[in-house]
Amino acid sequence: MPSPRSSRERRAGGSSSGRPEFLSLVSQRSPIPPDSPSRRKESGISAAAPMPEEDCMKLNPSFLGIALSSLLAIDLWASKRLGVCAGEGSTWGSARPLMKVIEISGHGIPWLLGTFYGLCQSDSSAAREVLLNLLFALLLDLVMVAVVKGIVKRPRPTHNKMDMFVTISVDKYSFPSGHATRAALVCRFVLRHLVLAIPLRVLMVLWVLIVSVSRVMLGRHNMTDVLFGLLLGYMLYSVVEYCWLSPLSAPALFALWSH
Ligand SMILES: CC(C)=CCC/C(C)=C/CC/C(C)=C/COP(=O)(O)O
Repeated sequence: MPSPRSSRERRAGGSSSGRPEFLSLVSQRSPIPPDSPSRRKESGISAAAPMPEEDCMKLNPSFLGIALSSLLAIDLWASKRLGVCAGEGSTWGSARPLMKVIEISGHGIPWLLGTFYGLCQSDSSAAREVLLNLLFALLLDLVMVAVVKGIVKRPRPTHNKMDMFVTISVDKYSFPSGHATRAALVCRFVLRHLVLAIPLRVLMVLWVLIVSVSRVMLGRHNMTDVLFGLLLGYMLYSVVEYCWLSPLSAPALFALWSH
């Protein structure tokens, strides 16, 4: 059975140097045979570990790879330019306190505590059902964001000052924005389950936009973190709707809250 090395040699036209185009370049420039021990020593490649072919692939990055790297480079550059409230000394540094108030309006703690308080205070079963599902939505959002942050591990922008109100360990990572997922999820939830006048509905959508933009202005996130966060929050609402908790589907849970 031919070894991987000998089959590579055959593919390279009987030569032992790997790809023929490299062989022609090497043999034109140097009198030392390309596969000689001295050449291996020079290039730091050991005789026991021939260069894997996957490494050659890196010389020909795919169109998708180039497009993605360009997108990420634009994202980093534009996000840095938009981070005008990233520090007190930044261009719009004086607006930083306002941005931090907006940050707290989308933080997990006030939303969780507020929903829990409402649940304890509600005396109608319809209100309890909505609030229990909102609580489930907020917890699901926290878990999903933590999982994605833990997998992707994208660091926060270098210009971010880590002075956020209560964070958990994965919040050192920036992808996706937890504020953006929560804002999109809560907005879809509220628009669907609360009977609100048109101005309040518009205000709700505006709040999502303001929270999202403020994440980049504060330097907390790159734009792609926020865009993906919005998309994730939007999709998570569909999961909540699909798993909707009702007195019929989760009687034990509702029994806990009935006074
Ligand atoms: C029940 C429980 C574990 C509550 C934790 C609530 C909490 C500390 C949430 C973190 C919210 C936060 C700072 C998210 C980060 O948002 P980004 O937009 O900066 O990703």
